[in-house]
Amino acid sequence: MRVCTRRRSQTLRVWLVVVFLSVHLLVVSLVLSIYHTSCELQSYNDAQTSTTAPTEKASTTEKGETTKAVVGIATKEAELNDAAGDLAKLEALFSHPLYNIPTPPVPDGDWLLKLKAKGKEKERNSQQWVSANEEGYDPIQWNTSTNTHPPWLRFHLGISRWQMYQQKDPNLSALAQQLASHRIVSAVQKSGGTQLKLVMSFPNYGQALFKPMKQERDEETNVNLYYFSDFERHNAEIAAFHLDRYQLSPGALGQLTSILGFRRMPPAVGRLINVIKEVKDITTDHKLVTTFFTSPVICSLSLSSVGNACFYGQCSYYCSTEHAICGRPREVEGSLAAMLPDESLAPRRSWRSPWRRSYSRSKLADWEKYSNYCDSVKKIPPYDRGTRLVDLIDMTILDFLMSNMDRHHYETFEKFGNDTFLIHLDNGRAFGRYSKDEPSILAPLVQCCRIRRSTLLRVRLLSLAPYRLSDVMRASLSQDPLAEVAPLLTEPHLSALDRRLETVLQTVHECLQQHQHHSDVIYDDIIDYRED
Ligand SMILES: Nc1ncnc2c1ncn2[C@@H]1O[C@H](COP(=O)(O)OP(=O)(O)OP(=O)(O)O)[C@@H](O)[C@H]1O
Ligand SMILES: [Mn+2]
Repeated sequence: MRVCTRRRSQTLRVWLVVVFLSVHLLVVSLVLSIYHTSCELQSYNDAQTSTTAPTEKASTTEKGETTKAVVGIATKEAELNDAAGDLAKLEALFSHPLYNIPTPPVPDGDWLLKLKAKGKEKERNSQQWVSANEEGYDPIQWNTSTNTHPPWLRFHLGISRWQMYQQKDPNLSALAQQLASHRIVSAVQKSGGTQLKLVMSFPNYGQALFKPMKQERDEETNVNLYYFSDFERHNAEIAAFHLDRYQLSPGALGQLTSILGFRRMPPAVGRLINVIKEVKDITTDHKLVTTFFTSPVICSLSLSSVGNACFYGQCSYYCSTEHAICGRPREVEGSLAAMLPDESLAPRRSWRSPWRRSYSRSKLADWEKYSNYCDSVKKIPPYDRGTRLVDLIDMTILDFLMSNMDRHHYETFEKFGNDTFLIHLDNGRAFGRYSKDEPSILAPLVQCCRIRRSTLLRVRLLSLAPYRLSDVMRASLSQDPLAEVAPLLTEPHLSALDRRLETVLQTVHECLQQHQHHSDVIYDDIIDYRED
């Protein structure tokens, strides 16, 4: 009888344990499902796998697992072959004579900056120029000799009248590597502009402009959002730089050449930033510190793990708790663009674009109202002579390809007056939409029917299968450090580039048909190179 009672109570205890465990599991799964949408537990690598290998998700049975593995290996192999093919295309593109047009040496007065040797007295006292030794920064070792200069200084000293850097500039690989990996010693908010961005400083006194990730790469801009309230995208800054130019690391290709061949943008690379260690802990920006918080997201089964680290800063658009920038849990993706020389050394002039959009919700801009608008622009300096108009049309083509509607202004270096390249700064609102093209961006080309020969030839080349724009951009972007996390541009964005390139060619074709002489449309800027 006693044995029987003991057995019954034992069974009861086992039952109780089972019931307790089931209830516990039920509660945990309920909590997790509630937090599923907001929890940023998913690592960046998981995100990449889930977008790049949909075939792997399909099978669940044991047999299916083997199929999955085989399919997975086959997919990986195919991807590797494709990647090798794309890289070969990129190499072929840059071996093409169009990307090797000899340029005359830069005259002395056409460099933006020149190091001036300090007085003999100073030199005798010290071989170093500046002996500042601020906390966290390296002692300055450079002097007038180029090989003592850090990459950022070489970049500054390499800016000339017609381009931001030379066609095959070996320094840019080093600069890109430093942007991507150098220790960050300071991070403060950048004033000017509408959305949050930080100026980050490195131990060798180099600086970069950081724009954080604000939305997922495959998210299209809401069609009802005005272009001036669209989010800035970190991947757009990086992809724009690649479109304007190419290549980060000293790999097989080793040298820098631009895809469109412009070289009018400061180098930008992707990087994962630890918002605590690389922003909050080191910033001297007290206002920025007050905007940090920990999100309530629950990311582990213990229910006790802390949430994601977030901040929102102070700016006129999207600097609020509703639009916080959050790590996962600490690291956030972002773009780092090399800072241009300080304006006190190299002042810049800001120009209002004649094709600026009407920033009014009810009024049309003049270029939208008058079909002969370009004729009047052509009469106004600086568009009445030199290359300003075709340079603006180059920028138009770049913007149309990446669907950037935000080019209200552009800048030039004051030193060079009107005869200089246009700096393609601020591309954060590009690559917002892939399913739709924005024909109005091409208005300057459509209305003026003018294009540089070198640009037209490159655009034509990029439309041919062996050099296809989407393939060379895919290959180029795969060199960026953030490509390890996820491709910088999704496939629909890459396809959109090809589609838009065709539109550019079609527009030029129509212009040529409308004009009696090709020279009315094509501005011949290539003396040594002719089409075969
Ligand atoms: N790489 C850089 N080096 C130096 N200054 C820069 C750099 N990039 C941008 N700037 C300057 O910072 C200012 C703000 O940058 P940016 O235009 O990217 O911000 P924004 O918030 O997108 O501005 P807006 O909202 O007006 O379009 C610009 O006026 C520009 O002069
Ligand atoms: Mn902007």
